[in-house]
Amino acid sequence: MSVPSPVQACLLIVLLVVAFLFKYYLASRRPRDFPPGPPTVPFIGNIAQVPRVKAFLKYQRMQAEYGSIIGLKIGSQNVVILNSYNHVKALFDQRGSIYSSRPSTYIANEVVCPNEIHILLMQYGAEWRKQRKILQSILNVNVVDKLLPLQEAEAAQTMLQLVQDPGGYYDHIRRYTTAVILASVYGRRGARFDSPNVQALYHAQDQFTAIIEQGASPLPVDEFPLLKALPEFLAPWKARARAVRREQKGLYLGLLRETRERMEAGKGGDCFLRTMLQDQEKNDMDDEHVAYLAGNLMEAGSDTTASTLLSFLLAMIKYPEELRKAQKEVDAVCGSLRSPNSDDISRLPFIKACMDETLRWRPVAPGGVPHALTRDDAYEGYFLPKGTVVVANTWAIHHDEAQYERPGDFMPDRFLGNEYGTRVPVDTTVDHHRRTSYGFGAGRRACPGQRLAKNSLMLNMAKLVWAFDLSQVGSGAVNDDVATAYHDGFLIAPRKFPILITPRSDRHKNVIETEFESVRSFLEKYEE
Ligand code: HEM
Repeated sequence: MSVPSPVQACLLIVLLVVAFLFKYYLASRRPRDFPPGPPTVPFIGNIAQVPRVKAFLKYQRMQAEYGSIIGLKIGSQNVVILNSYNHVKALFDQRGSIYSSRPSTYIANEVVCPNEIHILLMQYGAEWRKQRKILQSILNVNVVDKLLPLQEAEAAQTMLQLVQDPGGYYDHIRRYTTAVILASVYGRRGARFDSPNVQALYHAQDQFTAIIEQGASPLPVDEFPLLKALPEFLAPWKARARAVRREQKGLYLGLLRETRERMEAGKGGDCFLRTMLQDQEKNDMDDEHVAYLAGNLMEAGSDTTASTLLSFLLAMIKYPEELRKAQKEVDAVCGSLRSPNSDDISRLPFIKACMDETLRWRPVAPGGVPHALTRDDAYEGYFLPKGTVVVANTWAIHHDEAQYERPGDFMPDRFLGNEYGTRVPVDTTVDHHRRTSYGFGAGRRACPGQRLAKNSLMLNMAKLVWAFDLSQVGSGAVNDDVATAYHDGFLIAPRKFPILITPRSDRHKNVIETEFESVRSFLEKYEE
């Protein structure tokens, strides 16, 4: 075979590039019968129309023009946005066998979390099923409700910290949720916000979310796989991603080693990781998979719960009349000689309504967590090709005027006597699979930690309104606008806001101090 001349070689390269660009150009066009959406631009599709932050707000607005199911092209990627609960129910809940995968990206699934180690990012398949089964056995109601004494004790500490240092409320709430999850997963708590474990987890988590978020790599590596081969000096994001991988792996394996050593020394009590280690052989999992599954619970359960509690505080100062109603209810149940505890949860319907309303009003993952379709599908006359990324826009679903009266307002009463909080009561004999909240996702990937989260939310919301008067600083309007008062990112939390947190009386203050003293030795068991 003769060697090609330089001219022939150049021609070949040009032909290859043209063929590649032509293929990519075709792929960036809308597929036939795809749900409606804005016109695409060659090669980039709708990328220019998708904001880098809080895209859920734009998708909600697009509904006026394109309807409640919108089709977008992000480069060559097909993306479908669901703006109504009906579509989420029909696709995620009723066709769960094909709508339960996740999009796979080079950075998230190959560099930061390779070998199917991260349950949130994992494709739908055998490894995911195995890990979900394990989670089902450790996060079911019976196991999780045994953690109520721990949640109550940690909440007692949080209330005391709020008495002693109300200005540090943001960190006290974040410490609470991390301490509960640390103790449940590893049997070790974080007594203070600056405890090394709490700080290490928050640091790793912040780096991780920053790197996997859309746009962490300035280059479209998923669309142009050749870019993966770029040397590191031309692609510094690669080194950043690898550093996140090292940090996360080191932290999770270190926590696994510590737990194993305590088990071998006959120390420490029950915790999720202990159960996982005892079943490690039966479940056929290596150390890294076990360590990540435990670490993933930390990631998923900490910021989410804290953000919901912080939104609740914001609602309480923005809507003082709802605070008064909540205080009236807890006072009627507990009086002023003790604060609400886990036995009271079922007797506090208004606090439950406040919890459901907070989850509706300010969902933590307002843009949802993307699902991926594993087979071609047809729905309402549209064609959805295999591999389409399907996103339930929780924000739009929870702020749908047709479903909720004055959806922008915090109105817990909507959930009293109407489990779904809707304008018209839901007939569950017709409307199967209706969910009170889409804030925990839907279908087979729906959050497995809901019970644990709700127990923390109920206990803390009840204790907060029982113990404190909560009010705004000054007399201006409280900013609760999700566009400006909340951080950006795929999980949102309110930015730190000014708030006055004052014990309702000296008696309330004394009860808080006494209740903390009574749980101190219980908490110390998690510090051994
Ligand atoms: C208020 C608190 C919480 C909120 C709002 C929340 C929300 C969510 C959402 C939206 C998803 C994705 C669902 C989907 O893809 O459709 C999810 C998944 C997940 N959550 Fe939660 N979550 C919370 C607390 C927790 C807790 C306490 C834990 C564990 C201890 C937990 C563990 C997980 C796990 C492991 C997944 C991944 C499931 C999978 O991909 O199969 N979450 N959560």
